[in-house]
Amino acid sequence: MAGEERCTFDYLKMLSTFFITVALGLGITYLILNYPRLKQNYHLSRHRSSLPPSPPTLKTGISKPWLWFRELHQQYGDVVYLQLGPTPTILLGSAQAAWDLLERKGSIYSSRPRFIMGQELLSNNLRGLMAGYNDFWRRWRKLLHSGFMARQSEKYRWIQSLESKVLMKELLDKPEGFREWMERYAASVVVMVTYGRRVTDVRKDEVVEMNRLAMERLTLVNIPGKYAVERYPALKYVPAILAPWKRMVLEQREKDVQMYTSLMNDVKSRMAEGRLPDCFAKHLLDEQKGLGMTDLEVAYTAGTPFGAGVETSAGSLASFMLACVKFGHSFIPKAQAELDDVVGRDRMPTFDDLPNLPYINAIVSETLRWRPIAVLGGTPHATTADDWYKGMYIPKGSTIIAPLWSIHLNEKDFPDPHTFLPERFLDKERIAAYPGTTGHSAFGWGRRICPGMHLGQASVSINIARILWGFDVKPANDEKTGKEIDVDIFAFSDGFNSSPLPFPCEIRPRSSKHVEGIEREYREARSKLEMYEV
Ligand code: HEM
Repeated sequence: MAGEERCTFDYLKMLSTFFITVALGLGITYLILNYPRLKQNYHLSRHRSSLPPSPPTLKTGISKPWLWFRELHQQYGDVVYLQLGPTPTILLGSAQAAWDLLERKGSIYSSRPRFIMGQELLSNNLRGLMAGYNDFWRRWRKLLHSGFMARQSEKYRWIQSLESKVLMKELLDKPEGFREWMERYAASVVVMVTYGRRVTDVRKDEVVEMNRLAMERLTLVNIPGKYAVERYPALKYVPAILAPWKRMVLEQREKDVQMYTSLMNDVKSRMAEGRLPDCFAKHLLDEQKGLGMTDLEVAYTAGTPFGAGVETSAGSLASFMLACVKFGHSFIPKAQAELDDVVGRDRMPTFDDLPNLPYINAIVSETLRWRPIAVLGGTPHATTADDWYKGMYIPKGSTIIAPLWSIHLNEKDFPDPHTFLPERFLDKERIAAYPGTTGHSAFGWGRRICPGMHLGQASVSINIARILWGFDVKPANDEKTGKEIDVDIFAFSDGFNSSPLPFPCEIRPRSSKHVEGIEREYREARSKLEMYEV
């Protein structure tokens, strides 16, 4: 009997030890998983009442968050607080607030939120665009700066000019394909500038396809809220063998590594054969030693312009076409009068003409303002220290989003914001009152400002000037009714960048003289470009 009691006692003891161990294990796991959130909550609790205004309910998983953000700004003001997941998020809805914080206080507003899936696991921290404010980012940024800032990007104008002549011919021959031609133009400029080879067919080009797949891999894993590891960063250390999501992302990483390395190997062999023109990849190889960068860091850096520069440039040109269809009657005649006066009808405008074309430049600025492609203001910033703004507390570690949809459609700065009105950019007083020098914020702010802004601006400007010089762009006519087809100026894509959905449009050469000019300049351009068709 005594033996039986002893057995039961031992059994109960074992059971309770088991339950205590399990409870302790669960408690510790809970603490490890929730440590960042608990720490953040503790940190916030001291100043909770001073946080910026916040809506009572949150919308998650919506496809175009910028529409909701603008409503929030209209209701709560320029600075709005959202508790999205574990991280405090601050929305900045006016040019002044974005300038005051992202530009003036750049030393503490220039980091990035953690992207555990996209940056840490998929990219092994090699994508500068998602890198925090650290030494790797500084080296990467230095390379982009020296590769693309003002003077250096002027060296690429010959490429932009020749490719733009090809675009003009494509618009002449098959105007209904205008969207594809604009994508081809933007891709070819970026691939030429980066790897020294051109793109003749954007649907079939190998480099374009490889980069497109890399972008797809990134978008696939960079979905806010999809992976638990973003909420519980400690899960990052779970061995891949136990975590299918981690195995998947590491397999994808291998594909990226192979792709970026093979593109760089191709550059190196063309360099050895003396067939490589001056390009960003060459510049990277020249600077690599001095900056102490590895081969893989250089290969990933070379991939940057494609990811950041193609969709933004092509999308801006598509927005311009949409503006022409909807509002062209109010600005195209003035633009063409200026072009006829300054350039004449015998030749296309060149980069040298641009400083003498104030109305065209105003159209370019209004295009970038009216429908900003980087609709959320690019990749979010993050703060690296606590801050106060107009009596509001901005916690360290906040994600900062400055949605251009709110900023560029803010009625205080841009009355009647959905109307395309180039005249806004001829109003010197308005431009002087707007923070910065350009009168808009399309390229962002401070230390993270778009390093490709000169290249991007030049692409948009030269093509707008030439399209308006050579073509009349109008609403298309309905074949059955003969009536003009109206376009929806709000029909834009979802996603990180937002560009116009397909729309009909009529593109007709202005005269036979213009046709002759387009044909002639195209022939000259083709003969100069042929050697870059690898
Ligand atoms: C019309 C064309 C373009 C527009 C509208 C545009 C817009 C922007 C915006 C709004 C940002 C975010 C800035 C911020 O965080 O404050 C950005 C960042 C960036 N852009 Fe552009 N961009 C364009 C073309 C280009 C081109 C051609 C390149 C290629 C060199 C490029 C490379 C980048 C990079 C690398 C960043 C991230 C910078 C960083 O994280 O430090 N962009 N761009």
